[in-house]
Amino acid sequence: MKLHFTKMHGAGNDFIVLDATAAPLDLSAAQWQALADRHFGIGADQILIVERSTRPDADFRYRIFNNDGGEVEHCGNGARCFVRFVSERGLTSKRSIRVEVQHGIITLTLQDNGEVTVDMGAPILDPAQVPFVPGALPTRAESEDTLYGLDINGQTRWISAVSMGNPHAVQVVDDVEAFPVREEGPLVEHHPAFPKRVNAGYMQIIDRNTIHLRVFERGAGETLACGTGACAAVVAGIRRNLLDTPVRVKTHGGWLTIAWGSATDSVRMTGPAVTVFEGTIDLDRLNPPA
Ligand SMILES: N[C@@H](CCC[C@H](N)C(=O)O)C(=O)O
Repeated sequence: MKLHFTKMHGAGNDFIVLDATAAPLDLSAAQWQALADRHFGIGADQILIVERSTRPDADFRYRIFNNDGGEVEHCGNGARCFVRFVSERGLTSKRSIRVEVQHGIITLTLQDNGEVTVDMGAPILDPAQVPFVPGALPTRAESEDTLYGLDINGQTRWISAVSMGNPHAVQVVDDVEAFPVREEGPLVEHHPAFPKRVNAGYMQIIDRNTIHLRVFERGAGETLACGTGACAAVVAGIRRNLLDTPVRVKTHGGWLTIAWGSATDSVRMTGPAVTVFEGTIDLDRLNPPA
């Protein structure tokens, strides 16, 4: 079976985008993984599937698979690429579209300068819904936020637990470039306090409107940028009274702008969405590693 694909990125977080608006596309976890493999397949952090929505209040539905083959709830950078994709392929002529994701509806707007703004919805701060189970670990109140102690190799890391539809554990660090994100990220991702695993974010506060951020993503490893991770970090920083909206977020792949008011307000994310190339791949020839 031959599959036409588009390769895109949002601030270096890269995607294979597949159009399933005409016919459903259901591959196995091993096939998603093989497509996303950087040596044996096309290579990507995530795969995005564009579908028609069955809801009357949504224009499209989209599904997201991490490069480990697992389906996830949300992807911020992917949402921006989604809009560019449906607009470039003529699937809609609207500048502002409503898209169904696993946890509800998000609104995406194509700006005149080519950037995309996503209304990501309100953050989820109730630990049970993140989901996060603090257990007997110590906690610390800081302004509106509760920081939870996480035991990582015998050391206590203080994290904010935020869901943007998908789970995030955010830490403030002094020097994000020097921090061992790739060594500690997997330990946070698989920490038993997070029953669905978690995306591990590390932010350095530059000033009240600027952070530098690295994210070790659940199911994908460290990526050049993580949109939901940027939203979660800014929410945590504002709640801790370390940041003021809007916040410019520098990632290894570029800049994102995040705006947020209060707990019931939607988080708004603006950033780039770029089409890199298109191609066709023969699924029967995919040769995943043993
Ligand atoms: N890169 C994404 C997040 C993709 C999903 C994430 N790895 C998860 O498992 O929740 C983004 O830009 O938000």
